[in-house]
Amino acid sequence: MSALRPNRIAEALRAGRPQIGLWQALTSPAAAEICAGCGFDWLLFDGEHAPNTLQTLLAQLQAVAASGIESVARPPSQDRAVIAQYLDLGVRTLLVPMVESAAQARAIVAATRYPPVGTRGVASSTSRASGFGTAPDYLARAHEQICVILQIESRPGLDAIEEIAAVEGVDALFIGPSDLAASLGHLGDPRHGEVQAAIADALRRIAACGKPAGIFALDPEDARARLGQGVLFVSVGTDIGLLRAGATRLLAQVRPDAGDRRTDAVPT
Ligand SMILES: O=C(O)C(=O)C[C@H](O)[C@@H](O)CO
Repeated sequence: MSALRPNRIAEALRAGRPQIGLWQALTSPAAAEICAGCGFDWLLFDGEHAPNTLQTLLAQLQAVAASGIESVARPPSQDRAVIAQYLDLGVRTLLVPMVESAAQARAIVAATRYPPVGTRGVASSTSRASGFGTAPDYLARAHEQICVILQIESRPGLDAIEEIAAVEGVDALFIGPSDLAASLGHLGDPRHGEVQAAIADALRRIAACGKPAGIFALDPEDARARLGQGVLFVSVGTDIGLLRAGATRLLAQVRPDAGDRRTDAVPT
């Protein structure tokens, strides 16, 4: 149950402390509860590319609540109403996809704030976020615990980094290598030299704006490299990738000719 307490991700990013997390795409409360006990700083529940509903998102939030881990959620779009539903469920850190302008960034931040400064609908007495009405000052202080991380994952997004970073209420910018590769003409090849050069330039510019950066790392080596470059919010893998790799490795240990039938190039 979410009530008012400091957002450790936001605090850590402001203090320059790395935050390492795991991507949850199985939509499984049990998988989330298991991963929540593994020592990550955060788990992300993906509403864009995983078949999450509000009910499955709620079940995963509830499954990890006792662990104290910070939950991050990615809505399927920048839609104001969906962002409000996520926040009412108790999501306190949002990763919002495909941001390409300051105007979009302002609208997203506004969707996380109540009027008069924002556009978030008011339902504090029935929302899990307010402890179902038990946090009397929720309306006045909700914004203090909400962390807004915006995804830069297209050429227009790259072009708008400085204007997006300058928007008040934006806590970090997060690079999405897969979509960025597609936007740059290298669909399925986030390791392409042009994509990697664009990512390096984007990280440099985000740092120059004084904003924390995040990224979806392609593998543990990439994650270590990004952390070494000062990227603070790093996704180091996915629940699906872990399950597939672990199952494949286990079978190969028992049936040596099993081989690895994996078809994708990027084990995310
Ligand atoms: O573009 C990206 O890369 C991301 O935003 C992360 C992916 O969407 C994630 O689902 C892993 O494929």
